[in-house]
Amino acid sequence: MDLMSHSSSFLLPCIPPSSEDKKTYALILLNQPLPKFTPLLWNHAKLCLCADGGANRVFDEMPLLLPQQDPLLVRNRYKPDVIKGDMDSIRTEVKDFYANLGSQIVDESQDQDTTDLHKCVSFIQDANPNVDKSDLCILVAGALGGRFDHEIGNINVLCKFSDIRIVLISDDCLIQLLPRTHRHEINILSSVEGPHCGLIPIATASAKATTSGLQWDLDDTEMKFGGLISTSNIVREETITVQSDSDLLWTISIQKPT
Ligand SMILES: Nc1ncnc2c1ncn2[C@@H]1O[C@H](COP(=O)(O)OP(=O)(O)OP(=O)(O)O)[C@@H](O)[C@H]1O
Ligand SMILES: Cc1ncc(C[n+]2csc(CCO)c2C)c(N)n1
Repeated sequence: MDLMSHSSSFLLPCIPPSSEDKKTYALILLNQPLPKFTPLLWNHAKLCLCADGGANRVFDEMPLLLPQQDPLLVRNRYKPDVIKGDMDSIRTEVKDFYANLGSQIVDESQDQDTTDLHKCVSFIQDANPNVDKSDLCILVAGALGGRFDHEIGNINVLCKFSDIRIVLISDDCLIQLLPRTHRHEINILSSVEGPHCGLIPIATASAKATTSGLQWDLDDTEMKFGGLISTSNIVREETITVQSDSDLLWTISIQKPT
């Protein structure tokens, strides 16, 4: 079984130039308060998309995250490449502002069966046919901490696109899928993430998993809702390994800036 390596180096101001971290990042901004480190994520991303009302957040909140700078200059600099969704939340002045700056506006109001996040992930997939999927990593800002139906819809996108690396990010934590098709090695950047973490079975009745590097490791241990799931676990080593017979969600806390 192949090994898949993970590192949250996108949370660092400069991504170390080691070959492991040579990923092509894309950023999707959702209609939720922007995490404080959004400018940093944006600087790492080759492509920035707003999911519908996410454009209002960029327009309203990016200047607040960079209070020393002129709001208009900030708005001009942090221009989304694409705004896509069913366009029922973006304000007209915001749509006009970014359309005038050259953002591509993709109105998919006819599709009321997939979420705006799903529509944005599809766009990135279609826009990068030549990028090896293992080199692509989609960062999703504002995916957690809001309406529960939206949060679960956002996690469902991880399951729908299980062959693409997608990381859901809030100010407090990140979540990603660990597909059962691979063994996983998670390199912990202890200056920016942890120690609290969790491993949660998803889209399965139960999962048997084996881990190393955690305070409460699993040893071919069964996890299921209604039984044991690994919440409030603690990272103990720099490298965590995970293997499971079913897909798992990995979540780890993000440290607050001091
Ligand atoms: N409260 C929230 N919590 C988590 N994610 C959210 C929340 N609100 C929006 N999102 C995410 O941002 C995307 C765009 O949000 P937007 O409000 O434009 O969607 P929407 O389709 O108008 O939602 P709805 O009509 O259900 O309110 C959503 O697809 C979802 O992924
Ligand atoms: C069974 C079922 N439940 C809810 C919706 C509604 N819905 C799901 S995604 C979406 C678009 C949001 O931008 C909307 C309106 C549906 N179509 N089918």
